[in-house]
Amino acid sequence: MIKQYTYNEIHIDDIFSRMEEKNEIADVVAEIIATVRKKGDKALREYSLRFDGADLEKMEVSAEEIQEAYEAVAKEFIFILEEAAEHIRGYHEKQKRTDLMYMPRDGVILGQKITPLDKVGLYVPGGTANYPSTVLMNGIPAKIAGVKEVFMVTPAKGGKINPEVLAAAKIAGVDRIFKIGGAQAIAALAYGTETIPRVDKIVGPGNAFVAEAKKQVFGKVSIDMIAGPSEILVIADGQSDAAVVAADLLSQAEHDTMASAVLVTDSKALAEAVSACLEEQIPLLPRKEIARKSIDINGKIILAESIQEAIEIANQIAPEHLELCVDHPFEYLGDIRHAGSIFLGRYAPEALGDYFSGTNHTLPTGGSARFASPLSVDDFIKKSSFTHYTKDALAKEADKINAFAQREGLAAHGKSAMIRFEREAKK
Ligand SMILES: NC(=O)c1ccc[n+]([C@@H]2O[C@H](COP(=O)([O-])OP(=O)(O)OC[C@H]3O[C@@H](n4cnc5c(N)ncnc54)[C@H](O)[C@@H]3O)[C@@H](O)[C@H]2O)c1
Ligand SMILES: N[C@H](CO)Cc1c[nH]c[nH+]1
Ligand SMILES: [Zn+2]
Repeated sequence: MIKQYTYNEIHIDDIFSRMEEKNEIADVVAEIIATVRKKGDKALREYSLRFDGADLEKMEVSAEEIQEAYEAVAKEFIFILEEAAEHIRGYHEKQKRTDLMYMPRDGVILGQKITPLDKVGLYVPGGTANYPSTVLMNGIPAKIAGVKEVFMVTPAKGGKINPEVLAAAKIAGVDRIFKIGGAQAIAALAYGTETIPRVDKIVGPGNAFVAEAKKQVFGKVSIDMIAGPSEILVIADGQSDAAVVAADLLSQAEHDTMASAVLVTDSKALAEAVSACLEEQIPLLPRKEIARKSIDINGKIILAESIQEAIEIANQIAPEHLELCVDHPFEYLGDIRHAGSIFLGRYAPEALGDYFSGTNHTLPTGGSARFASPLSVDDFIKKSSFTHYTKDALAKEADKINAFAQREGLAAHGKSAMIRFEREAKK
């Protein structure tokens, strides 16, 4: 049964109490990473057999296998994948940045140059479910950013990757695909093996082993974020349909026993009705055991005095997904400060963002929406600044650079600004 609280009773930190570190996982992962570094492909083969039942002779998926998979997927689903890809491309195209250049003072040019990353690794989870949507969400922004080589890794249960995942990779434009998952795949992308190329950045969600491995290789490579279990927070007023709100909560609860679904409402009647609807709907779900556990462990209903107070609560929780089921939702948008992705109005279920609207579904979790953003084209680029001075412009500022350098006791810095003029004076 979902638990009910008032704002005074709720401890915001309890919402994410599940995020505590698990030392056993850290130790297992450290061992896997060290073994992959030492034994390369041999370790990857051993772990794939142990964890995925995959006896891999070849780790890379061939172009023929990809084409076969694409043709094996029902045409209707290929059309849906292509339409989703088009929406995701449309949204992410708008995120593209351009170089900037300007003249702040006479003879001075300053600028910022954008360069896509050279090599990126996409982790696509494949332990308990298949995620073609995650392939599109990670692959498309990378390609829009201009990443030259996009590699994908995913566990191949019994040696085979789900055809829909391969079809999505073809649509997203992934360059090479490897049948490796878990912490061993992250280690391989970070350090390289005989078969798997070392990359500059690893992106994509995964289970606790994958998340821990990303944490441990960070520094050697860049990573996007540590995505934890899915979360949804629905703010709903008394006019909301309880069955709809319950269905939206369950859309994320079904992901994982550790997923969290929270309703914040100013209506006691809605709270009671949603509670009852959850009990009706859970037994009907194919993943009812997962959803049941998730609701029992992390499901909560919080009673607020008003929708404005509900927004204050949501800002403190900083959920991955926030639904605002009220009339005139745009009136509240400015007040929402901390949420990964915001769904506005009575006809914007969170599942739109998971699959089809075009926004990205790789989002900050565990309260990290306070400081982090959804995966975007920005994750696949880097910036360099540039500077040009004419002789006259340097002449005007060299003394001041020298004075600054003297204060810091760094004489060579000062000299480098002055020397050009000293040499010319001697001529
Ligand atoms: N945030 C998002 O955008 C998003 C999208 C899709 C999925 N997800 C989440 O990703 C997760 C996927 O998890 P999954 O398990 O299905 O797939 P996964 O691919 O992340 O993990 C499977 C791998 O875990 C490793 N593993 C399993 N048990 C192990 C053990 N005892 N010791 C060492 N390694 C072990 C194996 O190598 C296996 O290949 C779920 O939590 C799901 O909710 C998140
Ligand atoms: N809701 C997940 C992120 O929390 C993403 C996803 C993939 N497929 C369905 N949903
Ligand atoms: Zn989802």
